[in-house]
Parts: sequence; C-alpha cells; structure tokens
Amino acid sequence: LFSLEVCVFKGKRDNMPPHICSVAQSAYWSLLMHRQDQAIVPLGRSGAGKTTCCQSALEYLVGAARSVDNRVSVEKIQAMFTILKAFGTVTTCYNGASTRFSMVMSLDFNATGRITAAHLQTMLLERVRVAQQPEGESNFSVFSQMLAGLDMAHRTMLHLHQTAESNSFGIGPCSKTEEKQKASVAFAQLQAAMETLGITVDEQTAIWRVLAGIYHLGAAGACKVGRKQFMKFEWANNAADVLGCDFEELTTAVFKHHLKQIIEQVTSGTSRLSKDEERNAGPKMTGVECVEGMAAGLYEELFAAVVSLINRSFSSSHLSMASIMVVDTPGFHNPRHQKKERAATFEELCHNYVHEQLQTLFYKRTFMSELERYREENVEVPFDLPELSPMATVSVIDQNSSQVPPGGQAEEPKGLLWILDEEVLIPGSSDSVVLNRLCSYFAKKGTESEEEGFLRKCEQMLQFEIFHQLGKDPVRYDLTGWMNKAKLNLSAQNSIQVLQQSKIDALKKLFLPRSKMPLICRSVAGLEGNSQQALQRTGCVRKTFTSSLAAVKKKSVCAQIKLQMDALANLVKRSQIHFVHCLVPRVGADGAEGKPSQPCITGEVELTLDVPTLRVQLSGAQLLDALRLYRIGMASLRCATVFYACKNCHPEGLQTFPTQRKAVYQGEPLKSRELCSLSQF
Ligand SMILES: Nc1ncnc2c1ncn2[C@@H]1O[C@H](COP(=O)(O)OP(=O)(O)OP(=O)(O)O)[C@@H](O)[C@H]1O
Repeated sequence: LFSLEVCVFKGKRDNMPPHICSVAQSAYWSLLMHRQDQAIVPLGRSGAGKTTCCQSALEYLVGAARSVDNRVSVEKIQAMFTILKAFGTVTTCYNGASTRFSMVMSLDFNATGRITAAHLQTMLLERVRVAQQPEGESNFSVFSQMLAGLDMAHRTMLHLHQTAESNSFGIGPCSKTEEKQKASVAFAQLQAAMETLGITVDEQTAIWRVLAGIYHLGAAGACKVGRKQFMKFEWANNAADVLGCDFEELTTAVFKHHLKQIIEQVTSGTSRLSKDEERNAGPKMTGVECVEGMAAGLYEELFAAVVSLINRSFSSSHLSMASIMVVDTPGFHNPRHQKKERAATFEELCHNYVHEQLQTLFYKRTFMSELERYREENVEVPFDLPELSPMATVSVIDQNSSQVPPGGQAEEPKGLLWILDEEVLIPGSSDSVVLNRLCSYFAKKGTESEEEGFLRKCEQMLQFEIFHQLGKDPVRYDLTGWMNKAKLNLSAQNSIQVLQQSKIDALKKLFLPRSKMPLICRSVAGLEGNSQQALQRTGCVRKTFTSSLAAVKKKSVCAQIKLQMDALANLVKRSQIHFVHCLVPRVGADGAEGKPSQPCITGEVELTLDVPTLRVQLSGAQLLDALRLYRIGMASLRCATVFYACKNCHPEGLQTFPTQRKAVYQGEPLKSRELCSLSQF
C-alpha cells in the first residue's frame, strides 16, 4: 500500500487526489520551489486521526525523498511512533491511543531534496496523568506493556515479580488475559522499536528502572494524616533501590524540601530567605501531592530522555536547506462527545487551549493574511473577515492585562491561567475566588449582552462552560482543585537530582546530559542537536522562554503552559503551514471503539455520516468560510494548469512569480472581475 501511495503522488505537483500524502507532496514541492520551511498541522477532535495523519505524512516524505545516508528511514519513523505511542498515549473513551503531549517532528532537506536529518521536539506532556487519571481512562500505555511483557530476570531485578495489593497511581497489570497478551505483544514491539533506533540494552534497562521506580512509589503511597511520609515502607525501599538511591535520600527528595533549603541556607551563610526566595520556596503540600509530584517529575524526565535517544538516532551534521515540520497535538476534548456526565479537567482545558491556539493560527493565515494580501495588491474581494474568531476563546484562557479587554471593561481582565497564577500566591485564596474573577471578566452579563459572552457559570458548584469552537462546542469544566494544580510542586523539581545522582551508572548516564539544558525551558524536550537547522529550532524555543515573562516566572506552572504553547507556535509560525482538518464522521467513531469503517461486499467503504456532528465540526473550524474565500480568491492559490485553462490563454503569456505566490497576467495584477471568472473553480 505504501509503495502504491508513493507511486500515485511522487513527482506530482497538482491534480492529486485528496489524501494526506498529497498534502505532504505539496509541502515538499513548496519547500523545493521556495526554499522555505513548511509545516503540516492536523487539527480536530480527539480520535479524529491526527496522529495517523502525521505518521502517514512522515512515512510518505521519507519514503519518497529518501535520506542521504539512511539515517532517516521509514522503519525508523515507524519505530519512533511505536515508542511515542507507548510513552505518550493513554486509553480514553475517545481513542485507544490518545496522544498526551505535543510534538514537532522536523525533516531537514538539502538543496537536492534529499533528507539530511530529523529532529523531534516535544512539549506540554500531561505529566500528572502518571499519578491521576479520570474515571475510565488509563495511565500511559507503557506501564501496562512493561508489566505484561518484561522477562523474569528484569522482573526480579526491578522487584516486579510480585504486584502490590493496591497502587495509588492506578498502575497495575491488565486483568483480562486478552488485554495482557495484547500488552505483552506491544512491549515486544516497543523493545524492537528501541533496537531499531539504536537504544542499547543498558539504556533500555535504565528506562525500565525509572518506570519501575514510579510503580513502586505508587504502591508506597503517602500517609494522609500526620507526618509526611510513605505509607508502605517496603515499596518505597523498592523504589529507592531501582532508582539507585538511599531510602533517606528519596524521602528527603520527596517530602523534605524545606530541610534541603535550610541546609543550602546554612551552607551559603545567609540567615533569612528573601521575599522572592520565600515565594519560590513554594506552597505547602500534602504527602500525597509530594509523592505524585515526584512520579510526575520522574516521568517527564524519562520522556525527555527517550526523546533525546530518538534524536541521537536521527541526527547528522549534513548541511540542510529547509525543513518540513509535522505537528501533532492532543485533540479537542469534550466529555459530551461521548455522552459523559462528567465535567472536563484542567488537563483537558490545556489540550483544548492548544487546539484553539492552532485554530487561531488557521484563522490568521487563512483569512487575515489572505485578505491583507488582497489589500496590498489592491484587489477587491467580495469577502468579509469572519466576525467570530477563536482568538476570543483563547483570551478567556491566556489573556494578560496588557491585551485589549473584550467589551472594554474598566478593570483589566485576565485569562484563567493568569488568574490561577496570581491566586496561588495569595494566602487563603480558593478555587471559588478564581471562578468569580474569571466570570466577572468574561461571563455573559444579563440577557442583553448574550452575544458577547465567551463563558458561562454553571449551576453546579465550581463549574463553568467555555464556548469553544466559536461557541459551537461548549465544554463544561470543573474547577475543583485547580489551585492545587497551579501550585509549584517541589518534589517534581527534585526528581532530576534523584536521577542524575543515581548510583546506577546507566541511569546517571541517561539523565546527565539534561543537566546542560537550561532549567528555564526544561519542560520542552529535544533541545539537543548540532546541525544548523536543529540549532535554529532550539534557539527559537530558548528565545521564547527567555524573552518573555519566563525569566521572572520560571517557577510558575501556568506561565510554563503558556510558554510551551508559545514555543510550539513560534516554531511553526516561520513556515508555510498546510492545515489538515480531521473530522470525526459520527459520534463514537473513534479508536476507542476500534471500529473504523468496514469495507462492504462491493469493496467500497461503508461510511455512515452523522450530519449534525459533522456540521458542528465544519462550522467550528470555519471550513466553509475558508472554502468560500478559496473559491473567490487569487488565482495563485490554484495550480497553474487550472489557471491557464480558465483564462483560455497560452502559458507563455503568463509570468509567474512562485516565490511570492502571485500569478500576474501580462504584468497586471488580477482584478476582481478576473477573480470572479475563476470562482467556477
Ligand atoms: N482515515 C481513517 N479511517 C479510519 N480510521 C482511522 C483513520 N485515521 C485514523 N483512524 C483510526 O482512528 C483512531 C484514532 O486515530 P488517531 O490516534 O490518529 O487520532 P488522534 O486525532 O490523533 O487522537 P488524539 O487527539 O486523541 O491523539 C485510531 O484507531 C486510528 O487507527
């Protein structure tokens, strides 16, 4: 099937059937023609097929363009997705492998169109998933895979030969035999994928050690009353042993942050903490939060180490001309899509925020930039900028006080992330204060101004609704506990020391390179690479973190979320973007049910469409507006042959300026009359 796809699209520039490979082929052509970076950005609900698109696009590009020295191959791309699937996806009701991180996978090309290297960068990992999962959803798949597939020698070494009675992180072996077999097969595939990418046996063992350490921490748990300490010492002992540290060291890293600070204070000779230092010392945490923080921190570090190992396999020092970036993010989440009663979580809000930000990028590129070009060209287009834009929804989440308030209220409104960021530092503040502030800035006020609201307070306690997807797909959120989520978790911060000071060499070796990364942008993984293109991308991420609030707020959880999103957007913004809108054809048509459309007897795929569901997605993504503008838009947006045919003229009478993407007829810009005549296309 793959070689068939390559044959259909390879070498073509236009008249390609609609397919993800034709998008990849267009991006490749644009890269060669304009020597400009390209980006492929799939958008859509969770389970709509974004990751599948990304994998297909990358496989196609690598298969068609080939790499100069086989450093990047289709097998390696597949291996990378197998690893990312294990470490970065979870089972939800939307999708059997729902992505819980954002990634930018870049393929670098030389001037002859051959691939020189590849580079993976990841951000916005849902690290708290390691310790907490909404009902009916799983932890990261790698845990169940490892527990099902690990051989006896490793099991004994990692103290996994007997399972704990309970695990506070919800990690445990699969209960059903069939699931266990599936997980075991997946683990064998994971090991094979690691081998394909040159990850050594020692490195693999170090990875299993960290995963086992997290498992044991979950089994150890924490006392809910009294002194902060582990509930079950023997399991905590196991955790310390597999991580290569003393029990006391682990206890200090998990629970005794203040003790550590006092020691540092005494050794540095300062008597009292300054106000800033006191603030950075962080809030008081419960024992449970401490253990959960350590597990989340360990997993984030492990994920970053795995990304580094992947990059090691793809890196090269060949000169490159430009890159194609393939961007995969978690999809849009709304528990209502699956007829769930529950409200959405803070983590789902973060994923929806990323989705709305990318949708904003689509709005800006498709409508704003395009209409701006017409103005520059003095071309009249019978098309008004769509009134509704995703920017309004984004501002509910991340608006800071310097931005213009919607509706022009006297008090400067702030988005949810910044409200949380402020309230977390105020003693005695609570989730309800956050909700009241948020509603006072953005909620509908009375029936008269109904159109202006982007948010609604719900009847249920601490719940509110954000009108996502231009109001077409509102999501109800439960704000309970969000103040705690916005708190800096000192245990998570200590996790890197535990790993870097491990007595186990392989473990230490795996994590020491991370000590060279700037602390400030540690939440982004894949900051390594020596090629010019990789350095540019790394520089872009660092600049995002250092040139904004990051320097001051580097320890703010909410600022970190915003900055990771900014880093992702800044990486992509410099390129020509090819958006791919993935649609869920009907409710329940996601991977969780594992029922992709079945071929019927005639061989054709039987596809039942749920029109209301599709309509919500089409209008929420402004696809019809985009199509309308495309139909009446500039001739340069369609391929040359269509334009020649339409103008009924000879190609030689036309001058084309591909670098500016403008088609000019005998030196004259196209006027609206001509644009209208093209609208039949
Ligand atoms: N074109 C398609 N036709 C049928 N099934 C598909 C198609 N694309 C993807 N799928 C299936 O749909 C399921 C979800 O796909 P995928 O994981 O790519 O979605 P996603 O949009 O990345 O989801 P999430 O945002 O939750 O990560 C998978 O089981 C996949 O095999």
